[in-house]
Formats: sequence, C-alpha cells, structure tokens
Amino acid sequence: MQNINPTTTEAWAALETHKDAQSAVTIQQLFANEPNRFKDYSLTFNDEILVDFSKNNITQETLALLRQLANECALPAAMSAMFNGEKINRTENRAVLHTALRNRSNRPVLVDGVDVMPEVNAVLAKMKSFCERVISGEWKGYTGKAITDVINIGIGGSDLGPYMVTEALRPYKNHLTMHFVSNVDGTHIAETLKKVNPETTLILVASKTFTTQETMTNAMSARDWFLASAKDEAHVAKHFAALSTNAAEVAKFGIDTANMFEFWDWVGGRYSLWSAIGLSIALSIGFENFEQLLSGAHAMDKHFLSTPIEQNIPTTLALVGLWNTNFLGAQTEAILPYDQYLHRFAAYFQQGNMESNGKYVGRDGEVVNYQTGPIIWGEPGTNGQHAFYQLIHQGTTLIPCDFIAPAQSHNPIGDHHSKLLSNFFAQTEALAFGKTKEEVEAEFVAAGKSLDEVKDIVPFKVFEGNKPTNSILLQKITPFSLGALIAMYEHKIFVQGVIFNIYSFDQWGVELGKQLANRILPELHDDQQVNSHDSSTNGLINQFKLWR
Ligand SMILES: O=P(O)(O)OC[C@H]1O[C@@H](O)[C@H](O)[C@@H](O)[C@@H]1O
Repeated sequence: MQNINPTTTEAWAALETHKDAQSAVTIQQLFANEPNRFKDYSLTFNDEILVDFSKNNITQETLALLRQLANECALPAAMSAMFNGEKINRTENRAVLHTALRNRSNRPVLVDGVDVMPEVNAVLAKMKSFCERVISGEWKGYTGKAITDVINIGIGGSDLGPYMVTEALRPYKNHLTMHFVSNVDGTHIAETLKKVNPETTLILVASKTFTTQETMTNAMSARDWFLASAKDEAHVAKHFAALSTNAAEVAKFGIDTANMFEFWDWVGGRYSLWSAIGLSIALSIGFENFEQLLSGAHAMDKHFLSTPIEQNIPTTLALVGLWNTNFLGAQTEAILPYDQYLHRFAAYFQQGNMESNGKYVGRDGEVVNYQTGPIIWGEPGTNGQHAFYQLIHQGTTLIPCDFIAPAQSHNPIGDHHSKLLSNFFAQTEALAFGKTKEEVEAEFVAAGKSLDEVKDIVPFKVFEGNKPTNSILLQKITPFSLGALIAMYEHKIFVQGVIFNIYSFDQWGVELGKQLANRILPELHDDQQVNSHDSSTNGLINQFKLWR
C-alpha cells in the first residue's frame, strides 16, 4: 500500500476551499436547488438495498473532489492489494483476506504463492457436516441425548459478529438455543450455565489466538462445570469444539483437534464471522443459510471491486463519511437500525470501525494531522428517539446518522411496521429540514395563541435542520442481504482507512491495558498494601483490598 498523507493531495486542498462555500449552504437549500436530488444521490444494490445519501451537505462538485481524493490516495491499487492477498497489514506482516472466506467463485487467492481456497473450502465442508449432525440430533452428548443448547464463548471479534448475526437472523433459526458468553465477569458464564443442561449443551470456544484471558477463563469454568456432571474427561470431546488459528493451544486446553475448526492469521478478529468463527451462526440458522450470508457478502465484494467509483456504494459512503468528519467537523457517526433483530448491529460496527480506524499514527509512522475513524454508536429505532435523539436534533454536536430499515418485516403484526417505518422516514426528514421560527409561530397561531403570548417559548421549539443522514432501505433482512450489508460497511471502513493512510487491520491500542492488567493481577492475590503505581491506582487497589 502506498504511503500518501491525504492532506498533501490536490483534492484535499480543493476540498478545504470548497468546504467554505459549501458550509454556507444548507441541505434544505440543496433540495430546493436540485429537483432530482434523490435520484442523483442514491444507489441501489441488487434491487434489494437502496442507499440514499441525498440528505447530506454535498453537491456533485463535493463528490467529484472526494473521488479525486480517493484516486490520489491510490484507492484502486489498495483494493487490488487487499483482494489479492498482499500483506497490507504491515505491522503484523499479514494479508487481509476475509473476502477469500466468502469467495463463492473460488477464484484462486494466493498468500505467499499458495492458493488459500482449498483450505477455506475444506473448513466450510467440515462445518457443514458438523452442523448437519448437531442440528439433526445425530450428534449425541455423553448420555446419548441430542444437543439442545450451544454456548459460544469468545470476546471481541469472536463474539460480536456471531452474536449480532444470530440475532439479526432469528427468523431463520432452528430449534437450537444459542447463548453467548464474553465478559470475564463471572456473572456472565454463571447466569448462562444456570439455563442449560450439561448433557445437551455444546460449547464452542471461539478465539483466534486461543490465549485471550476472558475467553480462556470462561472456557475453563465451563469445562469445570461440565466435568462436575460428566466426571470423565473423555466426554469433553462430545461437548467442546474450538474455533481458532492456534492448534497447539487448542490441544493444550484438552479439546480434541478433530473438533477444531481452523482459520488463519489473514483473518482479522473483527472480520472473522465469515470464517469458522461463524460456526454458531451456521448452527443456529443451518449451513445453507450461512452460505447465503457468504453469498451476499461476495456479491457486495464483486460490486465493490468492479463498480465505477461514481456508483460504488461502499466507496461513496466512505467518502461522504470522510467529508462529514474531516470537513464539516463531525467526530462521530450513529448507526440506527429500525429493526429489532438488528439490535447488536451498531455494537458490531463499533468494534469494526473503531478498532480498525481508531489510529493516530499514519502509514509513514508520523502522527496524523487530520481526523481518522469516528466514534460509532447507536441503538435500534424507535428506542433511540425516546432517549438520545434530542441531542441529534437540537444539540451542539454534529452527528451524521445512518438509518437502516427493512421494507418487509418478519413479524407483520397489525400496523406495527408502518408505524416503525413512518418514524424512520420522519426522522431523516426532520433532521434535514427542521422547523423554522415562522413554522413554530404559525402552529401556535393555528392553535389559537397570540405571538406575544408564545414569544418566550418559540426559540426552544425551533429545529435548525441541516443534519446529515444516510437512509439504507433493504427489501427484507435475509441471510443474503445481511451478508451484503455487513460487507458494505466493512468496505466503507477499508476505503476510509486507505485515505486516512493508516493501518486498519492491526489493533495495538488494546495491548497496554492487557499488559498492565497482567501486572496487577498477581498484586490482587494477597492483602498487602500496594505502592508500585501512581497514587490513584495504588489508592483504588488498596481500597478494593479493604472492601473485598
Ligand atoms: O479471538 P481472540 O484471539 O480471542 O481475540 C478476541 C479479541 O481480542 C481483542 O484483544 C482484540 O482487540 C480483538 O480484535 C479480538 O477480536
């Protein structure tokens, strides 16, 4: 990957100038000026995902400059470097090939000259046969009973993706009850184990490294719980499987490597739901639906690779997002799904985006002089409306939002879905167009009030509008469309990372906390006063020791 500081490009300089003119114009005015704005600023994927980015403060000139920026930052070369297995994760010396995991065309993908597709397909075949045996009941627990419950023990990328997708695709789920344990807080595993029977529970230990403290601690506790009933270690093989890249650690833990589903160091944790880490998804919705998820992502990969930049959905979303953060001053983006099944979608991309692009050192090793990844957060609508939308509408911080909704509900009860979607449409309209002082006054007058009577209250009821949003309307949330939607966001993050000139696929920023926790852990084993830290940390540890 090339090393280009985006602020040194001609496009960046032109965007700085353009920003001054553009900031003087509102989204309301842009709609007034451009009657075809919706048509001109929306794109459709596969006739099932519509992405409307018209309610942003952008013009065709903005988009042209942003595209020029992408080209000056060598985006096309970076795309082929990723898809072709170059070691673009330089700080870990690894290729980045989650796209190979869903490469349904089976086009050879070489890493160090070796095609990875045969291995990818072999693991998929192993997952398929395992899923079939567990779902059909052919796979028996140690007392001869079929599996009823599956616990995925993992954290970060080994938890968020599988949990988000199994929740999102609940309408497709079978009789298996899924549980996800991530937190090292003993409450998480304890409360989960209360709900299940060791005779009929399958435990998936999901960890790329198989050394993550939280996961290994939870896995050991689950093993103790299991053996307290099963007594014989030989029974572990019927109830534990490992999803990992680390065969040696899996064997050390005591899981039969025949029950290990492998993946590779070129799969980043937060991009791993397409790998063996997705086994809980495949168990929950069946292997064919899992393949549909892969196919949807693959279709988005093809769109991303082969569609010109003007119609390229992930690239467009990345460029508009970058405009909002680096030129209009936003520091955050909210993801707001109007679909209860997508209730973990924002949490998933919180890791996806913030762990990928939360970097302050550029590929040149220097501290960057622009904004990199935004703060990502969100909750499902309409819950968010009754909680934090106040600040989005009338606060002092600019919060660009992605609104996501399916046209068809899996639960078409009464008029719930029309009500839900009326809120989805209303919110982006309100955010873009707001309500003027004159409109507020007219409402009061219509209600029989005099302007003098209401003049003190009017300012509080005015909405400035001009708040940027994207609307992402899906025909329906299916395994295929969800796969495409996830891949769309993954590539958005990739494009931004390329332009930010950062390494999007490492995560050194999570290491210091782990290192210090490992240093502190032995200090908590006795009641001795601690004085090896700063006064705050010493004080907190010592109070903990007094109170525990
Ligand atoms: O899958 P593993 O190796 O247990 O790692 C889990 C998580 O560990 C965290 O430390 C990383 O920041 C995440 O990226 C990762 O997903």
